[in-house]
Amino acid sequence: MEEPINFGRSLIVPSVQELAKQPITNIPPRYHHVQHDHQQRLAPDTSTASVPVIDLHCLFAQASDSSAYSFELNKLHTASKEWGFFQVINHGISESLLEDFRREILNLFNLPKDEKQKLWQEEHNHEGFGQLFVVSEEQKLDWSDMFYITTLPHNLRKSQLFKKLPLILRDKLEAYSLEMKRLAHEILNQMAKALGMDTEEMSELFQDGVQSVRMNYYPPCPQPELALGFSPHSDADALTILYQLNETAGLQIRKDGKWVTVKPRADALVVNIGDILEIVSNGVYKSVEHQAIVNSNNKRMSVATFYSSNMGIELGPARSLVAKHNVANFRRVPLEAYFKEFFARKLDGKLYLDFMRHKS
Ligand SMILES: O=C(O)CCC(=O)C(=O)O
Ligand SMILES: [Fe+2]
Repeated sequence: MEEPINFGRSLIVPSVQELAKQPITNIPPRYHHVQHDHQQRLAPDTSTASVPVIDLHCLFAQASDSSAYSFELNKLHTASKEWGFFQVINHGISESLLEDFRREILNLFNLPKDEKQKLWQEEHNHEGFGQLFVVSEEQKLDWSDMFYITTLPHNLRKSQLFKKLPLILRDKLEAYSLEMKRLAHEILNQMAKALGMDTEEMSELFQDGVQSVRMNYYPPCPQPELALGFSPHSDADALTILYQLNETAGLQIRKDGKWVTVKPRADALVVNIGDILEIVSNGVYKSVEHQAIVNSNNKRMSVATFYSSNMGIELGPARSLVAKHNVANFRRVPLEAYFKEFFARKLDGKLYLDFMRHKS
């Protein structure tokens, strides 16, 4: 049997959910983000620009020569180039699955402390409860807890960890993972068409792709102006599908030098381009920096599903696009090496993607 995947480790840190239960008015200095020089808070966005909304029904069910289809495909293409983010409606994921999964995630974070302890990260592996990308004791921490697990393909899943999850959650997570994989494939296929990329090449790259799920819990914070729920980063995967579990806003994306807040919409999922897709698209689609802010009144919860290419591939710009563009803008590296390097670093904006860029 193949070994379950182990991309790396992260230092074990205290639970923010527990910390936030205490009657504190000042947060510990380890959560003060203000001194981040090059990641200063950008001025809040005052324009009315909002993340594009794509109606997937138009893409999946309309004839590809209809004008409704071309219009929506063009919207998808522009959003992927200019925003790196969009919301999808009519995505076809059943409401009852979304609701059941939401409830089970809430139950997971509400488990008694000692039950959660059994699901905590271990020193040698970062899957489970905790924080990711913590590489030093001096590093600033985020005002959040998360639960992270590799879900697909099955042979890469850490079954000891999965088996420790409550039975109903396991069931829902399994169903949700498969639905997210299907949705990711459908969106990638449309993107291949929009990019003028060989659709066969796209499906080969993503056949049996690696998927992981990250459940995020952001407790209310007594000093939200000093803290960050999730430091600015771009995602390392190809396509992230984010399900916001409640109506509390917090996700912000970087657009034209400003942070634009994504307003949660009950009928939508948020989709964003990750570094792998920026590379595969030869730089046409953008993996955009984003962050999560916190507030003093309400907790916020979300679940991000990260979909990447098949572990066996060499990561690089799609050959059909290099032929079309006459230039390759990124290096080629084995996907496994790419991930190992990614998880060994502190999250730092888009620095890692720059490291993959061809320097001419
Ligand atoms: O909670 C959010 O809105 C952001 C989550 C996120 O960016 C991630 O999990 O990579
Ligand atoms: Fe992210």
